[in-house]
Amino acid sequence: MTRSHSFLHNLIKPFKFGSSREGNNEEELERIAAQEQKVFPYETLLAATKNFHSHHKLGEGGFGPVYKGTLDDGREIAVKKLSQSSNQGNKEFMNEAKLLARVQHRNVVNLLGYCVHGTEKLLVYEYVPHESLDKLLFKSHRREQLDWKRRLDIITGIARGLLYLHEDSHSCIIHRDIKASNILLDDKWMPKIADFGMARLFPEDQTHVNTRVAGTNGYMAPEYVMHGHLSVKADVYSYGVLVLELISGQRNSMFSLEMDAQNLLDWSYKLYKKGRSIEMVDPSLAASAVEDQVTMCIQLGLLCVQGDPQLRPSMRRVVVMLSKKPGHMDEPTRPGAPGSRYRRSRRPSPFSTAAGTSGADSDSRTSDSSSNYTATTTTPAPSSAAREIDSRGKRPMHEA
Ligand SMILES: Nc1ncnc2c1ncn2[C@@H]1O[C@H](COP(=O)(O)OP(=O)(O)OP(=O)(O)O)[C@@H](O)[C@H]1O
Repeated sequence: MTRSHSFLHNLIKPFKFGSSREGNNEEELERIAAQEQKVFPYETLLAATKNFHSHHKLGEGGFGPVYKGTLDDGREIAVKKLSQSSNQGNKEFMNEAKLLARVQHRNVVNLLGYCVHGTEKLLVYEYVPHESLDKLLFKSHRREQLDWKRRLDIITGIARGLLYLHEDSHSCIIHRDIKASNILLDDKWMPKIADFGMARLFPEDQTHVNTRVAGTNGYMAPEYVMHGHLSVKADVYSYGVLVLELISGQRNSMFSLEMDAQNLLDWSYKLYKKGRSIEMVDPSLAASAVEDQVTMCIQLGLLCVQGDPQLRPSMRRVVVMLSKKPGHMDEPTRPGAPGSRYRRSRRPSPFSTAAGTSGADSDSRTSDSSSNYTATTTTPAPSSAAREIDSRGKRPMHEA
């Protein structure tokens, strides 16, 4: 018996119910012990961040400040101190954090664990050494570091991470805030989706789950902004915006109006319809861009931002499209933008095939299955949440 095994054995002894159940108990304790490793003592985090010293502060997001730390064993961590606004009790928070700590994917920032200290709640993430995507993509002097190959790898990596969150993790996780600043790049430029599961840690009143809006201006799907209708297709929309930003090097939310279009999506769509998509490509990609890959990605981005959520592909379908050589793809319909009118197309979803790679079926997983999106949408008065946007461009998570 190894030392750790005998230690475990001693722990088990007092709980023995009988020799036949010993195996099960041992397994159970091992499971509990493994889970408990997800709990970080507050003192460990204080030591790792030098008492949350300002020199260790990486930044501050909508959920609170983030600090860099180093554990005794040399591992680097990022500690997010959650602001007090969560109405979740400690026990519920710990349960959710434990669940989220089981989410493991190479394109998702790993949550290593959590800590509850009095009224403070903290999340401990793996530290991702490069910066967030927005700091490279939207800075003219740094954008060149992102050549086409890197951008395509980022487009593909985010798609895989989202597919995992939507379909392959223990439960469907809708991110709700996919945007360039929530994509971290590691030292090999691999993209990692940050801030997943915040909706679970900041739960909403279950009876109103369908009427609350959170997210960032410029990335939010119209049906979510206008009606608070949330499904995986809201993430697909945000992903599409991000793809078009990666190709053009322009922020959707700060789009130059000189372009004879209302926003980046509108501009991309107009150029696409004229067969001049290539004109939207970031000039700094001139030397590295592979034309048929770029045009395929523009079409893919436009498919993802379509006004009708049912027409948007699922992330599984996106991953399949990215893994194939550019070939036939469906024609995107007009992009949706908050406040825009759209009519649900009468034609069947282009991705609902007999093979089951669906657009309108399995991938329409929604946080509220009772409320299916209904036929025609005209422009309603924007909800109060839609009108209320804070200085960070974020919408509050309260009732619309
Ligand atoms: N795991 C991590 N590794 C390295 N840096 C991180 C990590 N998590 C967050 N950061 C950095 O900490 C800062 C704050 O991040 P945070 O996710 O809280 O907010 P944000 O994305 O800037 O804003 P928002 O809350 O609106 O999404 C950012 O600069 C981000 O790059």
